[in-house]
Amino acid sequence: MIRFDHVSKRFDDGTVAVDDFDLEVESHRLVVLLGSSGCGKTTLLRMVNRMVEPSEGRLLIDGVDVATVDPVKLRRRIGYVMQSGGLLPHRTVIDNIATVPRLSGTSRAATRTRAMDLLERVGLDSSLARRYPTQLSGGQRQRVGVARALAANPDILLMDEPFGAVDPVVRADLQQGLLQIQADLAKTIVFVTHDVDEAFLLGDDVLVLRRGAHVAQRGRPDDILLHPVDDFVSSFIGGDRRSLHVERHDDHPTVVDAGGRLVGRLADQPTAASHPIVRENS
Ligand SMILES: Nc1ncnc2c1ncn2[C@@H]1O[C@H](COP(=O)(O)OP(=O)(O)OP(=O)(O)O)[C@@H](O)[C@H]1O
Repeated sequence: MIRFDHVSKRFDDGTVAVDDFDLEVESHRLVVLLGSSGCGKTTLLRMVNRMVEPSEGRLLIDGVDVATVDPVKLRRRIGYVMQSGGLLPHRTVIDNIATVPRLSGTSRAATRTRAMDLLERVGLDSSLARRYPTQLSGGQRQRVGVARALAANPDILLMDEPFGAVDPVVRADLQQGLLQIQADLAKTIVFVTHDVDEAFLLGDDVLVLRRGAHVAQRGRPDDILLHPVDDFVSSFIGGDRRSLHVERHDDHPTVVDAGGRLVGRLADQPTAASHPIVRENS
């Protein structure tokens, strides 16, 4: 479990990126932080692996304050996927995936086998293993980024707009890939995006954030879509414009917009069932 215990972050220049943010992310859940640029999403994510230290409050993983854990060791057991992929350009795909397990002392042979398995899991052909990042498409690079984040078999995955830089078709494919990975591996995932459709597709627990990482609304996609708490949320999710409503498709309740486009499937995502989610107003 990840616990943000009333964390705030004021940078040296006085910018308050995060103001008293409080959240528990239960293990094996996928939580989405949704908000527009500059609202503090990345800062929140980076506090989990100590790339940013909170000015106030604490961050706990399974009850342990991360401030007491060596940052290098901490980062080796938390997967992190960035929008840019963050791959090392001078290393092959296979070596990029293998970097963290090798640093952690896993044998070369075992690391290689695992890296090849991960390539397959993220939907890449093994023939790409010897390529360099510049020899891949943007979508392939992001898949390698996901494989690399999974390589040390972390319990936690932090994903910062990981699919933001690819075209919509590739993006949809990557999103489905992540849902499959989550169905198979059940990691604890904190996923950051400013894309409403992406948030509602992936998250069974979505936080809509205002500037300062204030929680405007937290809930399941259907709850937020159909019952936005205020004008800010309504306008941010574009609910008015899109005339969202629920229809049944393939026997699942599904959110559909005015043009008949499927926005997201509701409620029966596996990890949501046993955890009712409360709505919070800021
Ligand atoms: N190192 C820093 N020094 C000063 N201000 C910073 C620093 N890093 C971030 N900020 C500021 O903190 C606020 C939140 O930034 P953050 O990157 O967390 O937002 P975000 O929601 O992730 O935005 P984006 O989607 O554009 O990445 C912004 O006003 C940003 O300019």
